[in-house]
Amino acid sequence: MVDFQGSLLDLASDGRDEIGPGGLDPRREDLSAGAWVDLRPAWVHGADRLFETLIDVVPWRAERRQMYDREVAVPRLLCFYGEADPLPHPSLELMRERLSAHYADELGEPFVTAGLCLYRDGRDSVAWHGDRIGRGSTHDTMVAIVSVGSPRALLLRPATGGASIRHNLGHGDLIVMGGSCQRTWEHAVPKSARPTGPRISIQFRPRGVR
Ligand SMILES: O=C(O)CCC(=O)C(=O)O
Ligand SMILES: [Fe+2]
Repeated sequence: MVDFQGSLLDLASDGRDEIGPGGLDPRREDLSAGAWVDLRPAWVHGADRLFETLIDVVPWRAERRQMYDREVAVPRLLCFYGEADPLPHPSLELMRERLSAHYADELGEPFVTAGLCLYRDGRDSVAWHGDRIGRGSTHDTMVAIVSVGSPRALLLRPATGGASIRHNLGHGDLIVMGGSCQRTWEHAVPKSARPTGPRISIQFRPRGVR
């Protein structure tokens, strides 16, 4: 019954033509050491159509990185939109505005950049890291991530070691990593051995955070 209602709601929001974010009333999960995550499942309606559009219109790029003495392919496709760049879909501008408004007092500055990642299948991944370029290494900040397409696990673990926690993200789900999360915790999207469809993650960050 709950599932049936859920799918009716989905149809209702998909019946409206617009793709975009809904109300922002996230549930906060406190982690250790002043880190937290805010969760808002199914924040974006029309997530499947947004996925189809982004797949087509974003100029996805493969990147290579130096690993010791050899160059290896980064296992996902990327596209970064700086603060002056037009975003690839108007709903992303709206998401960024809503996030900036909701977190204005707590963050003290707006979200400005949008980094997009495409995980083509279960072999694509991102290794354990914190977003520590810029002030994320020294100060509290926020990174807001919207996921569309197939769900993938986002894992979080304390930087000093310890058990990881898992959030399965897809279909318009929002997670915001905040407080000290980028320097006291690490996150990763592990490879999956199961048949896994593509996922796009959209990360909104304040100036200088990467
Ligand atoms: O795909 C995600 O949700 C995480 C991506 C990420 O951690 C990053 O690009 O820094
Ligand atoms: Fe990250």
